[in-house]
Amino acid sequence: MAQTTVVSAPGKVLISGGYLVLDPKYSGTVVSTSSRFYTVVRDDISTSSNSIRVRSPQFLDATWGYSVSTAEGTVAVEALSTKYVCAHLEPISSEMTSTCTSKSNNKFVHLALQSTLTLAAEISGIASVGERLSRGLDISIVGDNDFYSQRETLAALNLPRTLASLHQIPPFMPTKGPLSSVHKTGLGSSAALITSLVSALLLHFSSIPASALDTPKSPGRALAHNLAQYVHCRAQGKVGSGFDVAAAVFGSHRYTRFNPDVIDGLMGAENLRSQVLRPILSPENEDWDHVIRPFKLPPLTRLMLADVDAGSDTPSLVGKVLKWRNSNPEDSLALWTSLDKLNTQLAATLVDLSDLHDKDPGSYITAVKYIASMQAIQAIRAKMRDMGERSGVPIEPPEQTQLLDACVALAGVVGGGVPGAGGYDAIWLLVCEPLDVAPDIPPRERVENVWANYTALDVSPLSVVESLAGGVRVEAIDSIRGLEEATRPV
Ligand SMILES: Nc1ncnc2c1ncn2[C@@H]1O[C@H](COP(=O)(O)OP(=O)(O)OP(=O)(O)O)[C@@H](O)[C@H]1O
Ligand SMILES: C[C@@](O)(CCOP(=O)(O)O)CC(=O)O
Repeated sequence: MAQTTVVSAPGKVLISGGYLVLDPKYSGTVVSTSSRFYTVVRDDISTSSNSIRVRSPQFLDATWGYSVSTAEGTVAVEALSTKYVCAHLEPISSEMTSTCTSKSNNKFVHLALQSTLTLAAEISGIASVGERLSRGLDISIVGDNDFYSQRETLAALNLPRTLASLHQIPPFMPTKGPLSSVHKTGLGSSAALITSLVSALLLHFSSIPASALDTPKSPGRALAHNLAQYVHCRAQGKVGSGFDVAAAVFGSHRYTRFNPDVIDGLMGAENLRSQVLRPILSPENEDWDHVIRPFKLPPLTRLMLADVDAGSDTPSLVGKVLKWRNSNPEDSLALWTSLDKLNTQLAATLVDLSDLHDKDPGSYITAVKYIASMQAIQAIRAKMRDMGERSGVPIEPPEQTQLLDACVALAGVVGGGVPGAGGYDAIWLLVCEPLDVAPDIPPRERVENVWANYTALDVSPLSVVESLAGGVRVEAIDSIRGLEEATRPV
């Protein structure tokens, strides 16, 4: 019987621990977002047997075709030619003629398919994979609007850059351009994409139990994590800390990275067909020594994110900071030690606030009205600026400092900073959401007013908030507004 598997995974915001989290001696605090990536896997006879069509309908020319061979007892996923994709697989909607120039391949998608089907064959047998593929697969991938700047859409709708305006934009809005030219907002699109894709495939091929993603911890979720980390690192050609994939899999948490040696043997392998993945990626492999500790933002606070239209190249920033660290061991150790202490203090304070709410909601609600700017957040900003100045990297450049200071000065703004590697990409704020603030203006509205009228930088809000829904999960396609329509095969 034809089967459809739908899986989503959240984006991420690293609110503290940027750079330090690359070293397993330190931890970072990552918040998973309400904005999610969705993968829909459909048995689809319109694609020929043993072929897979992958579509990203939010982009032009974003259809990729793959043939799968299991003839030699191993799985081989080959990218089909652009010509074949355009002639046989590119969905051409009735009102448009084909201008198909689909790129012949998508490295991230290709590697996810090859690795997951190889693992599926190791777990369930090559015959099982072949049987599942006998009808062909149609895979569609969409991301919530916040992953991509909506500035142009708001302008076209003549709407102001406010949270209310963002809610007027239809879900899964087409970007009207190719993937290569989209303006991302830094929520970890590739990590969320890879996590939802490999998890959906593991479920579709029955490599993990259907219930594997029903609980925050399970061997199936752990396997999906390890596989997603490997695929993401290999596709990116580098091993970052992995906090973004960990947030996509587990949701908000305090993260300590895994030792990159665990996938060392896989990263350089030329012949992906002959790889034996299961022993290395198995959740029973204790070399996966990452640590996931519970964390969530306190009740009656709200994460607010702004997309600052300047953009930064994270790998370049990371390279410069690590070069400074290696060239200044004593200086950097002192700074990282003090920064880590503040990072840990911030996380502990936020967790304590959640515990306070659980113990005495009434008192907590009153307290929220009077929370002063949490000094640790400000001190962390100062240390991150210091690290940037010492390493010659614009971690919190003056323009971002000016914007953040303008926001933190507002009543009800607990604090904020530059997420992750920093730079000019974005800022985050933690804002009180008191139940009743009349006759005052709610803090969220104060921030929106500053952002809407800010001229020194081009600041646009994202609608995203923290998600307490946890990490990757199975979805019912009809329960997600617009998903069935956005991913329906043309
Ligand atoms: N919506 C999508 N559909 C298909 N492939 C995608 C999509 N988004 C990203 N990819 C794949 O992932 C690769 C890396 O994407 P991207 O540069 O957005 O990752 P990223 O740096 O993690 O993004 P972010 O800045 O949001 O964290 C792209 O080159 C493409 O191959
Ligand atoms: C700088 C770093 O610690 C965080 C990067 O975060 P972001 O991609 O800027 O959100 C790199 C990493 O952890 O992989």
